[in-house]
Amino acid sequence: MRRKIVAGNWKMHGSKGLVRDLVGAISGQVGSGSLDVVIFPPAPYVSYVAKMSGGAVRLGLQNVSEHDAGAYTGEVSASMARDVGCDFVLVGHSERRQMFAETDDLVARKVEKVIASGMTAVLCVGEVESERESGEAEAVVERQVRQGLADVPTDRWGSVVVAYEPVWAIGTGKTATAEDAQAMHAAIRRVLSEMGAPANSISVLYGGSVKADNAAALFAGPDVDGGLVGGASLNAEEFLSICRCLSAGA
Ligand SMILES: O=C(CO)COP(=O)(O)O
Repeated sequence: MRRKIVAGNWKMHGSKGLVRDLVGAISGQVGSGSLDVVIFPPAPYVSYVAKMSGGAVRLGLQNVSEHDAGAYTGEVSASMARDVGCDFVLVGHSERRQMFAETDDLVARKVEKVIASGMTAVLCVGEVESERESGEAEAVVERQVRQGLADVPTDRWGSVVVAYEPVWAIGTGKTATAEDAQAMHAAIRRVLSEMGAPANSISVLYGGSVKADNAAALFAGPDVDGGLVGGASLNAEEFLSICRCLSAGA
């Protein structure tokens, strides 16, 4: 059975006040059953989210360094993330690929560090609009999956989650159709299987303008195991509604 996951990527938003209000509001409502709820707050708030949630949600970082330790001012290592209670790390989010010039090669090195530190790497993949329009979407995503996960040890596939986030759908209010999302998720699973991974046990999440009113349709695909939610994860009611769409369909 694949884990069902709803993850909230807060990006560079939040405050202690938001943690108190939002995590306080959702913690009593989640944390049981087969659904994993994961919060990716900005790094300084991880411990506070842990404290306020009382263990009801799982924690992740939005990024880590490809280095173990040393003179890398401003960076945070995978072992530090683990040390403060993270179980997950986003790797290769399109905002990091686009604004911080992260290549597939760098992404692969980060995936390796995350897994070696005992956490799950959530590899983010997705095409830009021109790539979808020119019919290259699947080839782009296939390359990102193959290169990003190239160095996963054969016995560590259980520490991998893939998030398909079409770049043109992020923060735009546009989403892939449920059919297109399902088709891409099935393609990702085929690639994972060709790579020798136990593809049927790897969760593949959809991200890109997931909201309470479209989540049920997007999550209906048999290869869609949950969502990676940006903007809507900053509102407790909206985020809880999205979580309910998945637990209702589980
Ligand atoms: O980038 C995302 C999650 O990682 C998606 O963001 P939005 O849900 O705001 O479109």
